Amino acid sequence: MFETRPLNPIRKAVLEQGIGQGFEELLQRVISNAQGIKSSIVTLVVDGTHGADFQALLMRLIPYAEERGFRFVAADVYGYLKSGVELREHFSANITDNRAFGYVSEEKIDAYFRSGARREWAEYADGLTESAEDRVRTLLVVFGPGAKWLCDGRGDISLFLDVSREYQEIAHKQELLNFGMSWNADAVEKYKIAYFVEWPILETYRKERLPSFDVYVDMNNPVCPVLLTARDLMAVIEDIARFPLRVKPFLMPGVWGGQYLKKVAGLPEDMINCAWSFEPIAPENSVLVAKGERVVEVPFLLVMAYSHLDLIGARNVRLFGDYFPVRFDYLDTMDGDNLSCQVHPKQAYIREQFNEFMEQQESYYIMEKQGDAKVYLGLTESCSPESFRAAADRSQTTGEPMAFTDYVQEWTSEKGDLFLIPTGTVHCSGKDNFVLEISATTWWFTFKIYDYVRKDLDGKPRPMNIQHAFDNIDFSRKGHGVREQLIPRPILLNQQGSNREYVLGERDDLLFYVNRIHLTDRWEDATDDEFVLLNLVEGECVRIVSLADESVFVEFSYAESYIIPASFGAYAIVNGGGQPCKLIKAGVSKRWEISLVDTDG
Ligand SMILES: O=P(O)(O)OC[C@H]1O[C@](O)(CO)[C@@H](O)[C@@H]1O
Repeated sequence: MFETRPLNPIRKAVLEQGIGQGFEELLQRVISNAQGIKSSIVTLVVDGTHGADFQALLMRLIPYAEERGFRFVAADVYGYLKSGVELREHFSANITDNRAFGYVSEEKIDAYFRSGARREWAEYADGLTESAEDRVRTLLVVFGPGAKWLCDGRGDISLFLDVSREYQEIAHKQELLNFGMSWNADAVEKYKIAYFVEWPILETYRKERLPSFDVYVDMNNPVCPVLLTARDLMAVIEDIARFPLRVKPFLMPGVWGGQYLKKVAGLPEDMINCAWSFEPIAPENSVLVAKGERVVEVPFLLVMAYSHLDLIGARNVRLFGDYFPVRFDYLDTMDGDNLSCQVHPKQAYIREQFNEFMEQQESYYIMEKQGDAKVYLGLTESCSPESFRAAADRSQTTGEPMAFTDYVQEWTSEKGDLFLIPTGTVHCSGKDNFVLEISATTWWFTFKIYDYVRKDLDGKPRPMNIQHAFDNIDFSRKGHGVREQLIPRPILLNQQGSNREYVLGERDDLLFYVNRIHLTDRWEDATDDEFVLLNLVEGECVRIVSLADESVFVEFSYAESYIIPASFGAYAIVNGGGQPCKLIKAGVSKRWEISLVDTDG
């Protein structure tokens, strides 16, 4: 069965304090720590990710602390931030006027705060100390994102309240504004500000500071927090990064979304459709880690931050640092609609224009299709830059449909086909495909050329970016060459008995390779210090077993994906179903030698 909440067990790590659960346990830990501190004022720092429910904790902490003899004083970081207007002004070069794209900020958390914020805070805290009454002990709580920075090392006890990006994005679609902002135009703008400003700054802050906190609190269920010490969290991360790992799929509806994945994953009938599942898009997913009944949700970014060497191996760390470079995601258009006709940017362009790390290379593997499904890839022989541009502009200004297949080639898709999409290649999946996208991890930079003059699910047109698109289209990807270069035929690579491994796609301009294993019984393989992504694209279930220790294994079903860490070593894939099955295997191509770390592209 396709698990929407797959659990990754802690296998070897011995936790000093274990995983706690519920407010009672959290409050108990905090207050008994506070009672052990021998000063008239105990400072509790409650830092965390924007969107975490700080109030849910405070409203329980206040009576709990007061009943135990503390006078409670709270101060929030919001009183020390720049105003919403000042923040918009400060980050204007990152936010830009473009509806979808900004420029990734490299600033630090202090950019959000007024100059002098730390001094003001210190004066306030000193004032409290001077006026503290001898007999009544005070619990001074400073809360909100950046609280630890604001206190500048003056806290006695520190908590970090975390939520996943998925949690934040759901909240963004409702009431939650961007951190520090006083208003937002709409969900597209919130995503843009999160992507280009909030996440780079706050997630870097989290990565740099997290090990120094006392307690990590998973607030993804705001009525039942899960807690562990930062030291135990580090031990958990170190553990799970050494064994096969499945992220929690991030499922999302979209204007072209289909109905197939809903059935496979057992999603609610009344979900309008499911367009995407991130499997992983590393920065977007989290990992569920289990110890007995207790489950903690950890952002995949944190696993990469502290255990990238185990996870992706030395060569990939040299090339990509702690950035997980390859993504799997589903695009489901079965009984849905075409994706926008689009193109993705090249490395120099994405760095220069958007300060983004990695160019957006893609590929589509057709896992299922129905009827006369199509993939659109490359340009027609007769397509010229001028005629294509004029047609796109005309449709955009008049709101009239455009005959886009006059310019873009149409291919009938078949189950098992792979379409390679280097940057600059015009493309999109048509309706009635279930696509496993195997791509570079960048995912936001889709320059739409034509979107069928339709409206998004919120009733607004989606952002079009015709100029960016035409700055990136490679007009040599046209005519007959497209089949030869971008729709390769499988090549046999290895054979073990009746089992085979084929290369489906590999090119010098793609950082990933895509292979397919045809499995009748058992296939032995080794990571050679390179991570591997696996997805069971046909068949019932498989088991991945460590050859060093056969008691270490995972089992997974049709359409599920697993990451095999570079440090996992030799392993076997064993067919657990009655019929032969097929797996997509992907990773970083041995041909890719361009380091994206500390270069200008
Ligand atoms: O812009 P559209 O039509 O939603 O297209 C889907 C896009 O979603 C992604 O798969 C991931 O966001 C892109 O790679 C893809 O191009």
